[in-house]
Amino acid sequence: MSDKKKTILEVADVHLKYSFYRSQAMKEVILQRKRKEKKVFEALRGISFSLDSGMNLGVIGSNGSGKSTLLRVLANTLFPDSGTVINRAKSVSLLSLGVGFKPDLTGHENIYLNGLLLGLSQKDLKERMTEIIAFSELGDFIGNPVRTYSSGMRSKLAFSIAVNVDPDLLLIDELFSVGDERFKEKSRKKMESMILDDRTVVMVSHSMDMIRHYCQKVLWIEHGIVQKHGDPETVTEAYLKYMSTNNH
Ligand SMILES: Nc1ncnc2c1ncn2[C@@H]1O[C@H](COP(=O)(O)OP(=O)(O)OP(=O)(O)O)[C@@H](O)[C@H]1O
Repeated sequence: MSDKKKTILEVADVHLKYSFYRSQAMKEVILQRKRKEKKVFEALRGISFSLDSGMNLGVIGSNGSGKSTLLRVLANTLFPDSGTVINRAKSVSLLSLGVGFKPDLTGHENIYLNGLLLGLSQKDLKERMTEIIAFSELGDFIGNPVRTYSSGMRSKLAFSIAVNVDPDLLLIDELFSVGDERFKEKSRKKMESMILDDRTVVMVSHSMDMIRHYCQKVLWIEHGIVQKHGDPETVTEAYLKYMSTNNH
């Protein structure tokens, strides 16, 4: 029980800026002129919160408010410019479309690579490989390069890896079901059982029903700034009220 009360995530004053050129063409023009005109966009502007082990945190906010960026920071695939993230989870997995596959490697090789990146030992990977392949339903395609997969096949593979590594911190970026109807139902059930067990979950969603149903805490961010953090009813109500007005 005492383990359940442990604070698994401590995020303090996190700032993150993206810097980019307006377009490839613009980049070339700028380089030709030898002028550096990079654009900078501050996506996270002082995010702070903490989360106890075993809790489900919902992250809400309008399009472009910084939710996916925050998840990627928690997953350690993006690094803040300032602030600190203390993550005490032993294994973290980010469930999101477009997670990194190496297109020239086979499905099998990509499972191996992603498994290692997600912190699985070679022994764990060996044990889970059969399960991951079976769950993905890719059959013999698992031996083909990922670049030859359809987008549905890629999603199935990504989903199967993310759920079968059994992470103690699961990050979900608005992805509750993938693939065809049958796989959708299977992945929805698997997802639900993972959310409802005692693992820690951070989920981004635009569905307030989903957030209220699964989360004990909600973080609302807008323009990269925390607007409210607290119980689902209060925070979702404030967010819906904000969204129903036009002054933002
Ligand atoms: N690679 C990038 N380069 C430059 N700007 C980026 C990049 N990725 C995201 N942004 C900007 O950062 C802001 C936050 O993006 P993010 O994807 O985190 O938003 P979000 O809240 O997840 O949005 P949505 O609900 O639409 O998925 C947006 O304004 C977006 O344009």
